[in-house]
Amino acid sequence: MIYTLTTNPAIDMNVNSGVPSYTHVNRTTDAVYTPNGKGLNVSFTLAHYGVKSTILGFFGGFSGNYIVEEASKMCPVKPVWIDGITRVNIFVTTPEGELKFPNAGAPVVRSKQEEMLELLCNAPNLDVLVVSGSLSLEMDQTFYDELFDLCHERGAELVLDISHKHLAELVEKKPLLIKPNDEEVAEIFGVNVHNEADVLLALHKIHERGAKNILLTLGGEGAYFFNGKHVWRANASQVEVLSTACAGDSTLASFMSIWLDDPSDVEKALTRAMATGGNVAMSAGLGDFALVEKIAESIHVELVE
Ligand SMILES: Nc1ncnc2c1ncn2[C@@H]1O[C@H](COP(=O)(O)OP(=O)(O)OP(=O)(O)O)[C@@H](O)[C@H]1O
Ligand SMILES: O=P(O)(O)OC[C@@]1(O)O[C@H](CO)[C@@H](O)[C@@H]1O
Repeated sequence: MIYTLTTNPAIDMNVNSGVPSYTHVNRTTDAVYTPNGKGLNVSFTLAHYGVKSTILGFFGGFSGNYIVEEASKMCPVKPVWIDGITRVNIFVTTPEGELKFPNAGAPVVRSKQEEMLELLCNAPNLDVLVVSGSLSLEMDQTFYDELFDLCHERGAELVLDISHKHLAELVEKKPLLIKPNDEEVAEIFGVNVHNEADVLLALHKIHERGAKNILLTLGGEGAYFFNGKHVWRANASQVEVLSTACAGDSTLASFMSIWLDDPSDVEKALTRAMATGGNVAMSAGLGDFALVEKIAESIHVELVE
């Protein structure tokens, strides 16, 4: 069984605005509210592709209740309830691009972190744990180490999609898969990715440090996958972008929906990943995945080395 853990869930509020002004009231339109957080997005996308997973996370207040209620319609949810209010993150689409305002989130005190570790210790059939997103207030980076220890003890694999600096050390614990983007590769691993030679350098460096597999996404420039033997490259689709929020999570999940079952079919997994990410970038939140098949026709996957 796959479990996803969102350490800092959120309701995402997507709105449209004119060019933002500091001197006038910025009236927004077309508000879309969705129950989110990176791991939840992974679970929702897996569910879309018929792969079961259980959602874990810290939730609080009216917003936490809303997320758990909505998410439970799609996947089993095992919440750890916290004091405080789960954050609402704001994404504003403007004629000049997208403004993203993620909030810090409600504090998760140590006793609640321990409750989550206990929950995971007893989680039935823990095969893969996907850990995604930021740490909310009061959480120390050592929580990630505790998750690794627990997974190693239980013989489970870990997938990481985090922006935390500690990822540089965590890869030494040999995660099954990590999904950085170009910004994270630069900030965490010190490789600025400007061209394919930089990409290859980064992939080999991260693999040598311990990550077993790496899915490196580059927004509108597509993605690379390295399994320690071969590197594949995929183009991104040409789509009309509304909001790229959630694109990375859906890309990771749609890739996993094929690759976890059949690690040899990277071409199919990357094609689905790029098509899904592209369709999500056209939508507020995850959208309905309706155009994935069509977009997939424009995706090309090549073996680089
Ligand atoms: N502008 C775009 N045009 C087409 N596809 C895109 C665009 N931006 C993102 N995507 C798709 O989504 C995938 C993931 O995007 P990206 O690299 O921005 O992930 P990310 O930084 O983790 O995103 P986020 O944290 O916002 O979910 C890309 O590989 C691509 O398939
Ligand atoms: O603050 P984090 O946890 O890094 O990111 C949270 C978040 O921006 O990520 C998702 C998109 O990837 C959104 O649903 C959510 O609001």
